[in-house]
Amino acid sequence: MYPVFCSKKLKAPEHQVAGHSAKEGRLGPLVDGEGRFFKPFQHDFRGENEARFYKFFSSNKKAPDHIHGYFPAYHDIQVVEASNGSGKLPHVVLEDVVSDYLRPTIMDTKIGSRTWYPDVSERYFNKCMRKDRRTTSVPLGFRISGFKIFDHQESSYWMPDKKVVHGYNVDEARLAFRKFVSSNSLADSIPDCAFASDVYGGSNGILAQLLELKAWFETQTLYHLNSSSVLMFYENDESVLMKGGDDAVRAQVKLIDFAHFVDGNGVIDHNFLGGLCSFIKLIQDILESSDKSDETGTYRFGNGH
Ligand SMILES: Nc1ncnc2c1ncn2[C@@H]1O[C@H](COP(=O)(O)OP(=O)(O)OP(=O)(O)O)[C@@H](O)[C@H]1O
Ligand SMILES: O=P(O)(O)O[C@@H]1[C@H](O)[C@H](O)[C@@H](OP(=O)(O)O)[C@H](OP(=O)(O)O)[C@H]1O
Repeated sequence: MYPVFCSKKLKAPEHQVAGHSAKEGRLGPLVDGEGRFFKPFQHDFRGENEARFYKFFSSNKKAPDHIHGYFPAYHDIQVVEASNGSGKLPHVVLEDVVSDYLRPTIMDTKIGSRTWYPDVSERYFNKCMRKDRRTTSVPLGFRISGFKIFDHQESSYWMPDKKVVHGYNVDEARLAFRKFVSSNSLADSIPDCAFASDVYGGSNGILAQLLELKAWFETQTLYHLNSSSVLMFYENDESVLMKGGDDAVRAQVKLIDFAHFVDGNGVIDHNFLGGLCSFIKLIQDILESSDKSDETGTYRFGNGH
């Protein structure tokens, strides 16, 4: 049995960019406003499986401490009122990773060229194959699930519709990664990549973090993370950006969504590793082309744009 937790304070997260949402009476995650994220058990085996992942992983000494830091902290399972009014339901209680950001700019990217895995039902296999082929999962090894960017020119968030994002081709996905670190994301079709070096570059930036994760995935055989995501985010509040530098933007990578994880059984997770390498290459290309633009004073597209 799981502990029952009563709170009227739980509400739908303000900064969720993908996945099942608690809005409009549906079943989705909730936050307590004090740094905790409550993810409801999903149907079939998924909720149980994700809870199993967090239980194993949070106490797994075989994964080094710095790798644990790339996952939301796990705060057990609690039974709370589900967001869809269906009554009490177990929720995995996690650290709300964006709770202390003023204006987080966030992207959720599903990693792997395939989201299915051995022994799934034929129905699930077909559903995954269809999505993997229709999106950038097959050609790029990942697909963007959703993102939101704080646009300084408009003083508001820009969050493209889920259907639009899921329809991105390879070039559009690459462009989204450039917009993600630009100050002119909405107004201009040519992103300025103004924040690329602070967010993607530097010793604490997204690239450095991804490289550390890659080094672990090159050897870890504990878990296969099917259909899991890289969540990347940074502080995009003007007062913080004025200070400049990678410390101010607090760019972070977290791995999330383990409803479909399976035990690694001594085998490297090639599917996740391959997707991660492709993700890293895209970030490196952006950094390289924005370095060139710094030299010339103008921003230039890489990758044939
Ligand atoms: N620990 C967390 N802290 C803050 N936000 C989070 C956290 N985990 C997830 N999110 C937000 O919730 C979204 C959905 O998360 P997640 O992928 O775990 O849900 P899901 O419903 O299983 O998704 P899917 O339907 O794609 O499988 C993420 O894109 C992110 O915006
Ligand atoms: O990317 P989208 O369009 O938001 O679609 C969701 C996404 O593919 C999830 O991975 C999937 O969960 P599973 O991988 O666990 O099936 C979910 O299925 P669901 O709605 O059947 O839970 C989809 O709705």
